[in-house]
Order: sequence, then structure tokens, then C-alpha cells
Amino acid sequence: MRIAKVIVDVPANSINQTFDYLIPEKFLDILKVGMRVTVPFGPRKIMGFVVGKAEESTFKSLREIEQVLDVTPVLTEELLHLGEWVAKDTVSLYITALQAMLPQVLKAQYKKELLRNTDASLSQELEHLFAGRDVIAYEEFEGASVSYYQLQKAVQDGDLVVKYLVHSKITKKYVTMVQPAREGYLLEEALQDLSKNAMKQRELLGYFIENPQPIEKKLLLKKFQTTSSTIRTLIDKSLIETTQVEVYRDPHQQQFHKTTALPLTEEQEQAITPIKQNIANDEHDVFLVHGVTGSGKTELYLQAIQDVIMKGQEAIVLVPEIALTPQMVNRFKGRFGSKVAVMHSALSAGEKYDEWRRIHQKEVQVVVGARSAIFAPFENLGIIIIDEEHEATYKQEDQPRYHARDVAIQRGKTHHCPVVLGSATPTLESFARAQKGVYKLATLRKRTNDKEMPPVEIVDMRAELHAGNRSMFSRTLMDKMENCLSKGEQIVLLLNRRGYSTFVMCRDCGHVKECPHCDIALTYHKNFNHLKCHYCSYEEPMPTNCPECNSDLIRYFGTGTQRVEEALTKLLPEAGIIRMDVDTTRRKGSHETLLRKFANKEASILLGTQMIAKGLDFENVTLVGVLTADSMLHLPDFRSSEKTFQLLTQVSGRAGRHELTGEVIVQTYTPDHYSIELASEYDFEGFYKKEMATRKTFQYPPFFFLALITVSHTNKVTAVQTTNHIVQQLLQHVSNNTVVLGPSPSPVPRIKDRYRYQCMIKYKNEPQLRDMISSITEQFKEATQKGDLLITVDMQPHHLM
Ligand SMILES: Nc1ncnc2c1ncn2[C@@H]1O[C@H](COP(=O)(O)OP(=O)(O)OP(=O)(O)O)[C@@H](O)[C@H]1O
Ligand SMILES: [Zn+2]
Ligand SMILES: [Zn+2]
Repeated sequence: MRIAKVIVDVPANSINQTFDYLIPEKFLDILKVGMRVTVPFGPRKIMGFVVGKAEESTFKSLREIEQVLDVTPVLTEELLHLGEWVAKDTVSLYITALQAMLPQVLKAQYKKELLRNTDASLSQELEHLFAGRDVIAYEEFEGASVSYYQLQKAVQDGDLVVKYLVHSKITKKYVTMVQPAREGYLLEEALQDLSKNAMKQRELLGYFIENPQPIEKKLLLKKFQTTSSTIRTLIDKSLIETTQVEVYRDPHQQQFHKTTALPLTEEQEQAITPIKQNIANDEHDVFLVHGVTGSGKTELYLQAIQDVIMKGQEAIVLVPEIALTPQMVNRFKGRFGSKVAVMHSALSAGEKYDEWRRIHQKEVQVVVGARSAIFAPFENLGIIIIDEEHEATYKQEDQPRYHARDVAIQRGKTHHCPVVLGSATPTLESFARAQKGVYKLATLRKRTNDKEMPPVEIVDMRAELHAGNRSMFSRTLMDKMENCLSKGEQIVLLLNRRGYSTFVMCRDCGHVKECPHCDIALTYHKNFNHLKCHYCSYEEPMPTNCPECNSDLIRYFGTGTQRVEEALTKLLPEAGIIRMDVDTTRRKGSHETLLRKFANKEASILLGTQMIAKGLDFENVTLVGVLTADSMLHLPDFRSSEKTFQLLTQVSGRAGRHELTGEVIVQTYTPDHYSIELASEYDFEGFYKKEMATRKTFQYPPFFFLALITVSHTNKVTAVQTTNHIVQQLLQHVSNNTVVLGPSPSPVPRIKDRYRYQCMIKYKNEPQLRDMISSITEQFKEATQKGDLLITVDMQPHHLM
């Protein structure tokens, strides 16, 4: 077929269509659907994906494909279709959806090199091209008169390897291996003939006569204290040969203990049976496993995956980014060993690419990863698992704004395989679907070791104030901490910081320092004595006097982890504190290091933000303290109660998981709030009922779907007018029971000097909504292309901030 249908990489444009290009003769055999190409587009050359081929085109005078970037397709047919679906569902561009599926390295055009992979002769033209070198730039090949066929053939035969370079470092890694080129007796003959002076050569030959298997060149040189020239000489005599072998950078090289399946509890057995049936019968259902922390959900996933592997199929396991700790990864590696690839954002681009390629090359059967691992290029999926399904990180907050759960279900349908959602605190959406029978519900009420959940005590911080305690620790918490330390046990302290950072205020006039470019208070950073904007990175030194009234009583407020740490160090100087927040975990590997220290009991207190609430399992932790349970409750976000309930439940689950019994202290200024009360009783179903009633009253999910359109512009009037225009048009087309709200300022009304207004749509059934929104935004195409106007559409806003 002579015509390629190409999706081009021009995201600024609102182009969502394919373009026809002519396939030049030399690419006719090699070009496949799912490969990346470069094509001329206007005056430029750009990257594109081949999404189809055809015999004919309705267009005349087509331009030609310029280059083929891949030797094998990077996207399967299934992923191409899935991309189309994601684009439609999230009202975004097809190209953006396709790029979301690939590792960073493959998203851009990159430099290539050709690597010689054999010491045997290549074709004359290729030998000429390499001219004695092992590596040449790909451009040299393009500039030479060597045919593409020769390259293809050499690559297919394994004589040449195409190597991708992004920033020089992010590439495949190779090692040179040395091995005998002749059979043992021939080597022995050669050894006889060698001059007695050729000591090193003799030693090497002697070694290979004894050890015919390949050895890494570096090791060999070290072993015999010799240089490459010795090896070269023996290669020239055709006695030994070298090959380049690819090594994967394994970011999880630590030891893992091999584990085997545990006999399941009755509850686990009941939960897993229908999942196993799904697997056995190639059926698709969505299962919601609602199980308290420590009830053995992970063991259940492992055993379901075991079935999938036995069937020769593949598994995707999604876990929240911050739960991708070595503890979690080791459980999968411990059970399935090298069959597991791990994908999370702490990996370097090169490491991510390596893991992706292990999946692509079918070298693994299981991938454990964060959100984007849902696009793993497996072709024979047997199960998809989403652990902690309630986590907000499964929703991408950038184009394409997809939810991994929706993508999982879409893939599950295509592959006829089960999708398993697991959580101790499912989202209201999922639980409601399970109640209606859309999802199959399995409940695990007991911890596997039959331990009760630790008792939770709520402390009213207002009463503390009245009693004259102005510190951030209640008397109860102090007592319990001292007691705990005296017994040599450990403590986890959670500072729920979201929406409650350290801002600077004048005590005399009440002036709060705000970012000059955004309508938001600046945050105080103690290390540099600086104020910083979390939205635009604007910085300024901490003022010594109030810019409004010149008073010197300007101070920072709020409870940052640093302040808690300082206060704790004063109160409990002997304790030893490990602080975990964005500042202390920025460096790669620091997360692991801190946790290891705590596990080794190098400190008694682990103090941190949300990131410590998940999945951690330390046997010596007997006390969990939550410093301010309600800091999140008052955010303008319809999920704030739900998030509070989830967080409290998760963090409570960290105490007393083993022999020692644990307890939990929750400090709050709103002790009567239902999400705090019910979380302290571990009453999920009670919370569900109460919260559902609220959602119904205020017309929020799961009773209504939401869509959020945000308009931003440097000119406030334009922003308002555009939003208003969108609102008016929608009102003309939507059905009667759909609510269209706006224009109203966004919760942060100005970011980076751009004014932000929004339109919110609440609907129950609006099949045409996506098309409506597309055609409305299309009207502003010109204004958005000029770059001044920005319209973003979120078909499933997770939080409204
Ligand atoms: N059938 C079983 N018999 C004995 N021990 C089990 C069984 N299933 C799981 N366990 C053990 O119980 C502990 C808790 O199990 P697991 O971590 O799977 O629970 P979970 O529900 O995933 O917990 P969390 O929600 O806190 O992550 C683990 O130490 C696990 O090895
Ligand atoms: Zn002042
Ligand atoms: Zn700012």
C-alpha cells in the first residue's frame, strides 16, 4: 500500500485528523502501522504516527514520508484505537493521547546511532561506511549511498543495532562480551603454535579452553591484567570474538526474598473465586475489593496474577506513585522475580525506557507502575489491578485528562479480562456502582492476623486552647508519645498540610503577602528565608517589615513540617526524628533511604505529609498521631470530606499491624464533623450513606457527572466574556435537567498574570456533550492559536481547585 495515514505532532493546532502521505519505494516493505515517521508539514519537518495505510488517497499531489523512526512499531493496533477513545472521552487531541502512552524518550525526535554488533564482516558498503569504527551517527548512513534494505537486513540479522540518543545518556546500555570463536581443540592447537613470549595471549586462550562461555570484556581485562590489544590480536587470528550485549539498568536490584502463595482465608477465598473464574473463562467484569487495611488484598492480587501467568498472559498492576516503595515492589518481585517490570516517575528517562522496552519485547509478564503504566504495550492482557483505587493520582491533571480507571475498564473489555479495584476506602463513585451491581463487590472485613483495628481517640484542640495549651501537641498526644518512647516503640506523625501551608502575615495590620502574579499567598521556606509562590515559582526574600504598615511584627503562620520538627526536637530531644515531605524527598532514592532508616530504628518518630499514610508497614509502630485532621475540610472542594475520611483511615492502618497493639490520636478543631467521627470508628458504610446524601443535595458525583471548562487570558474582560459566551451556547443546547454554571472565577482566580474563569456543567445524561464542547471551543481556534487565550476542558474534574 502506497499511502500512509499519519497523525502529526502539532498539538498547538486543533487538528484531530490524519494526513495522507506517499510512502517512498524504499520504505514500502518496512513501514508498519504504529511506527513513528517524520513528514514535511508546511515549511517544517515534524514527527507523526502512522495510524493506517491505504491503497489510494482522495488528495492529489501528496508529499512523501521523509524518514522512518522505528524498526518495529511502538504502538500496537489496540493502543492506536485506545488512543482514539481516550482523545474522544477527554476531549483532547489524538496526538496528545498517543504520546501519553509512550515513554518520554519516544515522544520527541531523537538522535540515532548505528552500533556495530559483530566482528564478522558486514557488506562492503557498510564496512566502508563504518571505516573501522564501532559506532557511527545515523546521519552518516543517511548521507551515504547505502540502501535502506542493507541496513534493515543487517539490523534483522543482529549485525547492527539502532541506538537511540536523547541527551546522550538516556540510551540503552551495552557491555562487550568476549567468547571463543573456535571449538576447544582448535584453540588448543593454536595455543601450541603461539610463541612462548606471547604470555598474555597464552593466558587468555588457556582461560577460554577451560571456560568457553562468554565473559564481560571489562572483567576479562581485569582478571588477566591486560589491555584491549591482546584481545584484538586474538580476534585477528579468528580465535575469539566479541559481541555487544544489551544490559538493562535495573533500578530495583536489591535482593528480594522468594515467596510462595499463602493459604487464603475464607474471606479472601470468597473474594478471589469469581475473579479466577473471569480469568479462566476470558470474561470481563469489574471487581471492587473493599478490604480494611491489612486484610490481605495484595496477597489476593498476587494469586490472581499467578493464574494469569500460568495461562501465558500478562498483568498490569497500578499503585499510587507514592506507594511504589521498595516494600511494595519487593512483594511482586518476590513472587514473580524477573518477570516484573516497574514503572514510576523516580526512574530516569533512560530507566523508564528500559522498563518499557522489556514490556515491548515481551520479556516480562507483569508491570507494576503508576498511572501511565495502564498503557503498557502488552498484547495478551489477563488482568488489570488498581490498588488504592480512590487515589487522586490516577487522574491525570494534564492533557489528556484521563482517569486510569476508565482506561483500565476500556482495555479490560477489549482483552476480555477482569479489572480489579481495591481499597479500604473506595471512592463513592465506585462503591455506588458496586451497590448497583455494575461492579462486583467483595468485602474483606478482617485483618489476616485477626488483629482489631487500633482504637482512635479524637482530641478537641479548642479545649486544649481553653486549657491554656497553645502548642501544636495536645496533652494526650504528648503523654502517649513519651510513653511510647520509654518503651522503645516508634511513632508516625501525620501533618495534613494540603491547603494549610506557611503563609506570612503582619500581626499589626493583618496584611498577608501574596504573589504579585497569582492570587495566592506566598509560602515561607525556612531554609533560604525566602517566600515562594507554589504556582509560578516567584520568589522574594522574607521581609523584615510589613510592606503595608512598616511594622516589624511580620511573621509566618501555619504549621509546616519544619516547624513541627523544630518544636518536637525541643520537647523530645532524645527521640530522633525523620521528616518526610516534598522538600526532604526531592532527590532520587531519598524516599527509600528515609524509610530504611526508620525501619532500622535509627529514629523513633516518622513525621510527614500525606506521603507517609500509604502502604507502610513497620512492626514497631504503636502510635499514630494526626496533628490537624481538619485542615483539608474547609477547602472549596466537594471531595474534601471524602478525602479526609480516606486519609484518616489510611494513616490509622499504620499502627499495630503486628504483635504490638497500636493506637491512634486524632487532633482536630471540628471533632463533630462526620468524616472525622466515622473515620475514628472505621465506619465506611456509615460515611458512604451520609456523604451520598450530601452529594445528592448539592448535585455532585456520583449523582451527577461534572465537566469543567476553564478559560484564561491576560485580559480579565476577555476571560469573562469568553467564558460567558461558552456558557450561553451550552445553555442553548443542553437538556433541561443539566445545570450550566458560570462564568465564575476559578478558586485561584489569577495564575502567572493570567485571569481564570470557569464554567461548570453538571449533567446526568448528555450524550452529545463532548461534541458540543469540541465545536464550541473550535470557534475560538484562532484566538487560542495566537496563544493569548487558553481553554482547558476537564471531563472529570477530580478536585475543583
Ligand atoms: N492468607 C493469608 N494468610 C496469612 N497471612 C496473610 C494472608 N494474606 C495476607 N497475609 C499477610 O497479611 C499482611 C497484610 O496483607 P496485605 O498487605 O496483602 O493486606 P492489604 O489489604 O493489601 O493491606 P494494605 O491495605 O494495608 O496495603 C501481610 O503481611 C500479608 O503477608
Ligand atoms: Zn502591617
Ligand atoms: Zn505566583
